[in-house]
Amino acid sequence: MSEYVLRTRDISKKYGGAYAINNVSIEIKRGQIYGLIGLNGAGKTSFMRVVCGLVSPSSGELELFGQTGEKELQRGRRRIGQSIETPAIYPNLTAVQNLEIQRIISGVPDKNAITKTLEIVGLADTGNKKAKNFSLGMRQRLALAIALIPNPEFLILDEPANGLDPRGIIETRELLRRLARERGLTLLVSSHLLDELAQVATHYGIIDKGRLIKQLSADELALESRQHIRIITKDAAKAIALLKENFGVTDCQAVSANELWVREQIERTGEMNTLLVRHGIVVESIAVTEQKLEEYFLNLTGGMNT
Ligand SMILES: Nc1ncnc2c1ncn2[C@@H]1O[C@H](COP(=O)(O)OP(=O)(O)OP(=O)(O)O)[C@@H](O)[C@H]1O
Repeated sequence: MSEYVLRTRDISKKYGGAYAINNVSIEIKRGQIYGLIGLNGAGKTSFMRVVCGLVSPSSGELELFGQTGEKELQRGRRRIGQSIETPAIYPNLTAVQNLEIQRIISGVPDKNAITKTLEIVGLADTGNKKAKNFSLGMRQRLALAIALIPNPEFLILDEPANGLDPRGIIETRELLRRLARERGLTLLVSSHLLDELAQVATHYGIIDKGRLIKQLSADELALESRQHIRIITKDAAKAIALLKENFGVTDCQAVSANELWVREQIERTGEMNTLLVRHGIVVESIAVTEQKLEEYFLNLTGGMNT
């Protein structure tokens, strides 16, 4: 059994002349919760649609559960649950009735699957309430329950927290964690907010204008966004040279012409200030700060969310 649930190599999808995704290579191992992060229009949905076989890629290779080839991919896709396409929720039916339809469509013999699934998504007590009277959060959870009925091994969720209030977002996070823990599911979850997936994702892929610009684990992300000294000065390049020479720092980087970050020796801020000033460098500000995840993401993608 392959340890990889999904592997893509240089997958591209073009619409007309424009790339929706451009040479994306992603690897997701069994049991991971993989957060695919990108601004609106970055290509997240297009990537997920290709993986689920809802559209064909323009080029590149796809492997599911260690298998390639059309027939094998089709078989692999039966092991995937997804919420990319708006699922058919029948508004005049209850949660149980909606799931019963899905159970029959998916050919699941076990009738208990319905109660078990409603329990896991927290909709077990909705009784005779019809889906049309559900809140947005409840509808999202019903959509998730529909995706879970065939008992998939790999769950692909497109912006599952979209439109939810903060409580709904936290509940979704807990639910995803539970699915990974209790059902051993592998998850691919997209969001345009890194903060939203923080604490739940074990791995991240950051996508920008169709390209995967960074892939890293939660531990690596924590390391990259850890505490650092942020120095604002008109001469970042000269300041870096001085700090390297006098303090022996190596993890020191100009994030713009006027700003640099030092990720070591954060207790020596005062000494660094003295050194720079002594060499005629105007230090407008020097402080220890922690980079917010959202800020880290925007720095990478170089843009504000729209
Ligand atoms: N069917 C299509 N025809 C033409 N262009 C498309 C189609 N689907 C997506 N695109 C384009 O591909 C690019 C990526 O879109 P995609 O929906 O994959 O991004 P996204 O990251 O999921 O964003 P959002 O969160 O806004 O859905 C966009 O420029 C979009 O306009």
